[in-house]
Amino acid sequence: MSAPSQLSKDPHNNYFDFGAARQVPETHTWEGLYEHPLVDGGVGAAEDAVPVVDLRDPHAAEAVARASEQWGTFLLEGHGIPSELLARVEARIVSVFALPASEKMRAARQDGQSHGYGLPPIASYFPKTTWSEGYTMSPANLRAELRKIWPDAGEDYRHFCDVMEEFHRQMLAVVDKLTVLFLAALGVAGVEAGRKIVETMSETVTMHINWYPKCPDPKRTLGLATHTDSGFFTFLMQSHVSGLQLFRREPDRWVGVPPGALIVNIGDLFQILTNGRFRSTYHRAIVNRDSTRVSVAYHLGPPADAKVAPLREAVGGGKPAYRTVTWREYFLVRKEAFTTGGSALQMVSLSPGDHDDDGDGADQISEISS
Ligand SMILES: C=C1C[C@]23C[C@@]1(O)CC[C@H]2[C@@]12CCC[C@@](C)(C(=O)O1)[C@H]2[C@@H]3C(=O)O
Ligand SMILES: O=C(O)CCC(=O)C(=O)O
Ligand SMILES: [Fe+2]
Repeated sequence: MSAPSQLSKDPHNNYFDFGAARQVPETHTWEGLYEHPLVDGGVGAAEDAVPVVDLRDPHAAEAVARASEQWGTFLLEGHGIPSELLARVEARIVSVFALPASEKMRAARQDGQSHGYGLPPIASYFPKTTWSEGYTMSPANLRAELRKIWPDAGEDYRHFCDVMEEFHRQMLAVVDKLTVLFLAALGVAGVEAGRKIVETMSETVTMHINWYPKCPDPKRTLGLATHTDSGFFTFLMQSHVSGLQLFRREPDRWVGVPPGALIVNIGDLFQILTNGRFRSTYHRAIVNRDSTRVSVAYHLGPPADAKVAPLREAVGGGKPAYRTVTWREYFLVRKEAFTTGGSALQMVSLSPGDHDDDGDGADQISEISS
């Protein structure tokens, strides 16, 4: 392990050389990871099979509604993104993380910054470090951001930016289609409403790329800590190596998501917007001994200071279940939730306890609060 002292005093931000690690050190050892059984979400029993939505299906809106209510996650098919593009995205991501530490650390995320190379924001809420590296970037300032890594803007820089911008362009078309389905599922009328939402969300897109190196003792560590995404919804592209797990209740278990598909995760602000009808999902990433894994999370949400409240159509004749929040405010609530072992959604709930986010009265699942 090398910890170049000039780079950071934050233990979560020091460089750990995964390639040289022959074992998992104490800093990266997590307890209680296998308290709940693990089931296969691809070929498992019907109640464990992760729902699939095909955008070409004429009944896709109903499938979206069902999956968002019951799982908060689904596999998206018929999205039209060429697998060849996804392969190029993957190859370019691998090439960034393969750079020497000193080059990657030029883009290190600074305290409180939303963008940059290093562990994601939630990492700082945990006493242990995860077996991964990450890099958060927004398509809007991708080229400026990546100049920190490649100041000479050479070939690698151009290839990376070109492929990520192409991915972003194609993803926006998928966002458009899925937003129409979400609105139909919620009974929100009007093409105009949909267009406005998509326009606003497309300005705030954040891409977070994850790199999970091979691990000599994968059962002792975690790639990405258990969390819900906080925005409206996230698309997740994962390579052909599995690692994503969803937490499901009744009975408590981890469901392994089959590799290779585009995944959609409902986020906390969408749960608020839909008055609790669509649910965010706790998920985590594990690592493995034989293969390095990469993923790209494409996070969508409102502008940081836009007010998010339950939609009239979702509240109907009932009462709003959540108070109005902005994304910026919600980050602070979530930080407090992580430090107190509570649930951020409960903290913004207007009738706490009534509709706790996991449905069993317990605030958080084990390794979050340990
Ligand atoms: C838009 C965002 C969502 C995110 C925080 C961020 O500002 C940029 C990184 C995102 C990410 C990726 C890994 C998991 C996560 C919980 C984290 O710490 O950083 C998510 C954040 C989120 O959904 O809140
Ligand atoms: O790598 C994965 O499968 C999970 C990534 C994720 O959850 C995230 O970046 O928010
Ligand atoms: Fe996530």
